[in-house]
This record gives sequence, structure tokens and C-alpha cells, in this order.
Amino acid sequence: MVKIFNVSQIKKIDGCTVINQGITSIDLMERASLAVAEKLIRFLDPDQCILVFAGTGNNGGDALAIARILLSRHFKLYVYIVAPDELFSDDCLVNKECLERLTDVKLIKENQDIPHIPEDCIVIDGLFGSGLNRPLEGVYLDVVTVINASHNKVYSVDMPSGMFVEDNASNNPEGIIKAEKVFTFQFPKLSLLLPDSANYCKKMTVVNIGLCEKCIKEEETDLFFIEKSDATQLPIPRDNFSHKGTFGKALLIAGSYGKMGAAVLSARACLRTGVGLLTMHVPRCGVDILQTAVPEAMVQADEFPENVSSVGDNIDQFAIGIGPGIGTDDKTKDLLSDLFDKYRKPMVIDADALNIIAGDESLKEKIPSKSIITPHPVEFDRLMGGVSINGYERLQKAGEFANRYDIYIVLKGAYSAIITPERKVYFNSTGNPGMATGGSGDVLTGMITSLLAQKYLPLNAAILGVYLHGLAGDLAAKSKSQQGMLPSDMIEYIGKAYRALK
Ligand SMILES: NC(=O)C1=CN([C@@H]2O[C@H](COP(=O)(O)OP(=O)(O)OC[C@H]3O[C@@H](n4cnc5c(N)ncnc54)[C@H](OP(=O)(O)O)[C@@H]3O)[C@@H](O)[C@H]2O)[C@@H](O)CC1
Ligand SMILES: Nc1ncnc2c1ncn2[C@@H]1O[C@H](COP(=O)(O)OP(=O)(O)O)[C@@H](O)[C@H]1O
Ligand SMILES: [K+]
Repeated sequence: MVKIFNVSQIKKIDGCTVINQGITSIDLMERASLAVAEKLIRFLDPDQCILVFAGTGNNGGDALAIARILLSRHFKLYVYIVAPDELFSDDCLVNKECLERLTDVKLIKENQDIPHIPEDCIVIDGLFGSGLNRPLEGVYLDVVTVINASHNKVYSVDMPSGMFVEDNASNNPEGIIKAEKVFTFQFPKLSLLLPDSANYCKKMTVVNIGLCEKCIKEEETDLFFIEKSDATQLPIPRDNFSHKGTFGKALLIAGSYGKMGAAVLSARACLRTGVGLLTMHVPRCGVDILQTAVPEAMVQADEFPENVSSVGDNIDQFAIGIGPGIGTDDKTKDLLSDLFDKYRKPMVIDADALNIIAGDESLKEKIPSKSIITPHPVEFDRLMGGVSINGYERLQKAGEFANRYDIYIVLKGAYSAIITPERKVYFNSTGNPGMATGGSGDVLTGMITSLLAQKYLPLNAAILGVYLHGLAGDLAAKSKSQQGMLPSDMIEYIGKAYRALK
């Protein structure tokens, strides 16, 4: 797992690296800048005009070192340092003086020094990084406004300048660079993983700068970024003599009149994820649909034609998933309450099941311990009874909720976050905007339920389920495009996603 740290932890690891590796901070800056420049070069055209905007701190120092490296590779650069008071950090000053021996470096001290930024340029943004401690004002704000208004591609060093590493609730949205790509050092930064960064960081690339592994190992955190190597370790190998009983029984309670598609998608995804036996509990109107669309599944018909209203006895044999397409009818509400009374093992709770719970405090109290709930942000805000001001606040609330009710929360989104009862957070690294289409969530519910049935621990079921789901989405997008892909395609790629983990 890649650890995610706060600013003071990053500074500490920085200092510890310098000591343990017997280097100076300027050596580390050079290493970091070289690593970014190497990545950056792939996106640059030698004929294009490149404007570098540096600040006066170490982020500026990085940008100036990157400018020097790019000059040595014959890129055409115009370099500006925004320095209203001309106070430079030591390492920034060293890089400024090095660069001034090679090219003209202009200072921007006030608004009138800001250059016109032509169209079709590339901007390299090294104004502020992790040292930002207040929203931008004055000439800094003016520079960011001009850069954003130029609509050129901006590549940011470490952070989009003006964006805080963690909480941006108090920030000025106008004072943050809108970057095409952010090359961030060594660790993903929390704010770049939250939906708040959507306008400011289209893509985050983590650049390894060789910080001391021992220091990183010793520094504790509750925030993690899931990598392929983490997911690869999770699938339970299949024994030669295993049989369908080995891989568990899943029961999916899904569908209502007009929403049987959700049940079909979750059923297919559950089967493709490897469950031994799948039973679908659906309203009577859905029986033929299920039997035709998913012949591998057994079907239990509810007594009601259009909604699910009750589940039978003998449900302890199953891993249960409930929610896709069930609607919020009163009968279905009774079912949920009854289910929570009868069944005390971890289950997967999604979609309308969450909307039902949202309106009833007593149901929240009854959620079985260690269950996995899978809300998207709107469902989560409904559960909380109010909208969060940003993704950071939502994450804090999710930690409190998971802890209070002893459950796992999969907060879905671009980097879905898995939040544990101990308030640890695991961010997923797979998936793409092609998955932002009705039915993708139903697929996820089927997948995690399948893994629970196969005796994965709830945390592992959530991590592997979310990772595989995103990976299947990435494979589907590769073949069908983000626009053209469907949740059904994702299901077809679950097998290949498993293969890719080998
Ligand atoms: N391990 C790593 O990751 C490595 C990191 N490295 C690089 O170091 C960068 C962090 O550098 P940094 O600490 O010098 O801070 P940076 O962001 O340049 O800001 C400079 C100063 O600006 C000030 N300031 C703050 N807000 C302000 C505002 N709104 N308006 C005006 N001024 C404001 C504030 O000073 P203050 O005014 O508070 O005294 C602050 O100290 C990091 O992002 C990465 O690029 C690499 O070089 C090596 C390895
Ligand atoms: N931009 C994105 N990048 C990665 N994954 C995404 C993106 N948008 C949506 N997803 C994933 O797609 C799924 C959508 O789920 P949900 O909103 O519940 O859809 P539905 O209710 O229509 O089935 C979630 O797992 C989410 O993480
Ligand atoms: K920056």
C-alpha cells in the first residue's frame, strides 16, 4: 500500500531522507526535478512554447531546476518567478542563479509584470506546493487567474498551485491552478483524491523521488492508496478438489418493477466474480426476466408482484447483498428491518436499501456489524441527513459513521474510498469516467457479495471488489471506449481483470 501523509509528515520524511542518505536538500531537489522532467518530456513538443512560472519557495526551486533540465534538452522556455518581496528559499535561490547563467529569468513583482500568455503554449506551474498555508491573494492570485484564463495545458509540480494538500473548504476556488496533470512527489496527496480536485487536477501522476524507505515505513498513517501489488495478493487460490460448495452461496435481494435490469447486472457480476451458487430474491414480475437473462442463478419469487417484501427463513447459509433496484416501498422497508433482525452477519447494502436506511435512525442501529455499505456521494449525504461542504468533510463524516456503526463504507467515486470501522481509509486506483453510467454500482454490489460468499474478510472483499471492478472498467474502456462501454461490458471483463492480477 502506498501511504498518504500530511504536510508535516512529508517534511519529516524529507529531512530524515537527507540525513539517512547523506545528501543535501538541494540534491533531493535535483533528484525530484529530474524525475519530474523525465516524465514531463513525454508530454512536451520541442517546437511548442513553454512558460514556466515559479514561486520563491522549494516548489519554485523545483520548477527552476526542471526549467534548466528542459533547456539542456533544447526545449524553448520562458521563465518567470513570481516574487513580490524577492525572498527566496535557499535551494530556490541556488537554482535561480544556475538558471540565470543559461537564460533570461524575469521577475513578476506586481500585476503589470504578468506576461500575456499566448494560445497553444504549455505552462509549467511551480508557484506553490505543499508549503501553501493560506489562500492566494494579490499578484499570486492575478497570475493564477491569467494562467487559468489562457486555457493552455498546465502541468503542475507536486500540487496545483493554490490547492491545499488536505482540506480546501476555506480556499478560494479562483485562486487554484487548473492543471491537466499534476506530477506529485512520492505520495498521492489527499486533496487530489477527493472530488474537490476535479477542476484542478485532471490526472495525478505519482513520481518516485527515492525518499528513505525506512522513514516511510516508520511513519504511521490511516490513509492508503491501493496499488496493483496489493490487489494481487488478495485472490484466494482455488484448490484442485474444490466444488461449488467451496465458493459459497450468495443471496442477492434486488429489483422492482421497471428496475429488473439492476438485478440482472448484479447477478451476472456476482457469478463472474466466482461465487459457487447464486440465489436471486426478486419480485414476482422479475422471475422470468432473471431466469432468462441469468440461467446460472436460482430465483426465489417474492410474494408481491412489483416489490420485494419479505425474505424466507434459512438465510444464514448465504452471504447477502441487498439494494440494486429495490425501490423504497414501505413493504421493502419492512423487509429490510426484518432482515436486520434475522441476519447478523456482514452483508452488502447498496442503493435504495441505503435510501431506506437514511430515513430511519433505528435501521442504522440495526445494520449488522462489519457490513459493507456502498453509497455514492449523494446516497451518503442522504444517510447523513445533510450535504457535506466538500469531499474532505464527507470523508471525516464517513470515518465517524463507520466507527459508530462498526461497518465498512465504500464511498464511490473517481478514487473510491474504503473506510473501515477503525477509520482507516483505502483509496482505489483503478476505474475511469466511462463507469459513470447507470448500472455500474449494481455490478459492484454483485461483485462484493460474491467475494463475501467466498469467505473473503469484509475488508478484503471491499478492497478486491472495488479494485477488480475498476480494472474491469478500464479493460472495457480500452476495448469499447469510455463513451461506448456499458456496465454489461465491465461484467464481461471481470475474468480478464482477475487474469491481469496474476
Ligand atoms: N519530499 C518532498 O515532497 C520534496 C518536496 N520538494 C518541494 O518542496 C515543496 C514545498 O516547498 P516549501 O515548503 O518551500 O513550500 P512552497 O509550496 O514552495 O511555498 C513556499 C512558501 O510560500 C509561502 N506561502 C504559503 N502560502 C502562501 C500564499 N498564499 N501566498 C504567499 N506566500 C505563501 C510560505 O511561506 P510563509 O509566507 O508562510 O513564510 C511557504 O513556505 C514541495 O511542494 C515540493 O515542490 C522538493 O524540492 C524536494 C522533495
Ligand atoms: N470518474 C470515475 N472514475 C472511476 N470510477 C468511477 C467514475 N465514475 C463512476 N465510477 C464508478 O462507477 C460506479 C458508479 O456507481 P453508482 O453511482 O452507484 O452507479 P449506479 O447507481 O448507476 O449503478 C462506482 O463504483 C464508481 O466508483
Ligand atoms: K505547483
